[in-house]
Amino acid sequence: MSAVLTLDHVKKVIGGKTIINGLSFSVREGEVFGFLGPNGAGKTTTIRMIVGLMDISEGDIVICGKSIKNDFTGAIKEIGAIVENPEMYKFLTGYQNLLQYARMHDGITKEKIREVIELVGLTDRIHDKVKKYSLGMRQRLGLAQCLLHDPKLLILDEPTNGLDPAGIREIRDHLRMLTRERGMSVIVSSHLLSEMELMCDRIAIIQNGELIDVQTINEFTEQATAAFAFETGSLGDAATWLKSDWNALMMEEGFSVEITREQVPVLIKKLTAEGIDLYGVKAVAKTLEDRFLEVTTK
Ligand SMILES: Nc1ncnc2c1ncn2[C@@H]1O[C@H](COP(=O)(O)OP(=O)(O)OP(=O)(O)O)[C@@H](O)[C@H]1O
Repeated sequence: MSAVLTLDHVKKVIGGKTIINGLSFSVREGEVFGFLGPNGAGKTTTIRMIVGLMDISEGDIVICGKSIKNDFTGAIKEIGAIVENPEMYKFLTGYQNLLQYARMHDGITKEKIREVIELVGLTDRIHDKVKKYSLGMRQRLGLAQCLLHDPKLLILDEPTNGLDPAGIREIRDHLRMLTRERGMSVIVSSHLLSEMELMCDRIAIIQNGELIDVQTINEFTEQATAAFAFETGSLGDAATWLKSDWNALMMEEGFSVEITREQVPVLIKKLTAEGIDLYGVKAVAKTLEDRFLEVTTK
């Protein structure tokens, strides 16, 4: 799969302070790429550089083979972005908003407008005034606007911000459809880790302006140490060695430990040898959030 976007040792210095330091990664065709990091990590700054709202101090950003330094107009043409909440005229209808946008940009036909409306599922409500739209519908209208010029890469800063679960699902389904059926690539930034887990193919974690890790969602969660919950009868003295040797966390009906799968039978044998009743062992799935905290608090 070819790269739609490449950041090559990107550095941003503001007022003598290095905000982004040697950031390099690529986004492939047809993937949803998540951009994750604690507050102040540099996500917004990076996105602002990608969409051309801020210049780069060092390094380069290449979009569909075009360098943002050498061919700014060519590179930016390939991008559709919602960086802050999409600004819409609330007293106009959704359709009038899109028409207004189309008038300001060359080559957008009425047929294209119809196509994007259908794509984001707003056909039935497109002639309602935007002030009557739910937040989710406004986001979808924003998405429609971004899609009018057929971008190869869509950049959405916190796309599910303020949406209810149904709205989040709507946006997620639409992004999936755009990548799977249209081969578009999407970059999303979010604080909602569980949401990123459902939405993204790969995730980059940044902290203090540096890249910590880029991996697929599966790689991320698999790498997290597994945890197992043991449901037992009274532990008696065993609680002491479980805590000291296995770093076990005591719970109401047993304990939990962070061990590999191979260590599970070893521990079961030990418990049985000590005459402890064992009612069940359950693997506790690690979430992206666990992994994120593991990585960023190292
Ligand atoms: N114009 C600026 N002048 C000085 N410092 C800045 C400027 N813009 C950003 N910063 C600093 O750069 C760092 C990264 O900010 P940025 O907004 O990119 O982080 P973020 O990851 O998007 O954070 P959040 O999740 O809180 O939005 C922060 O420490 C911020 O204070």
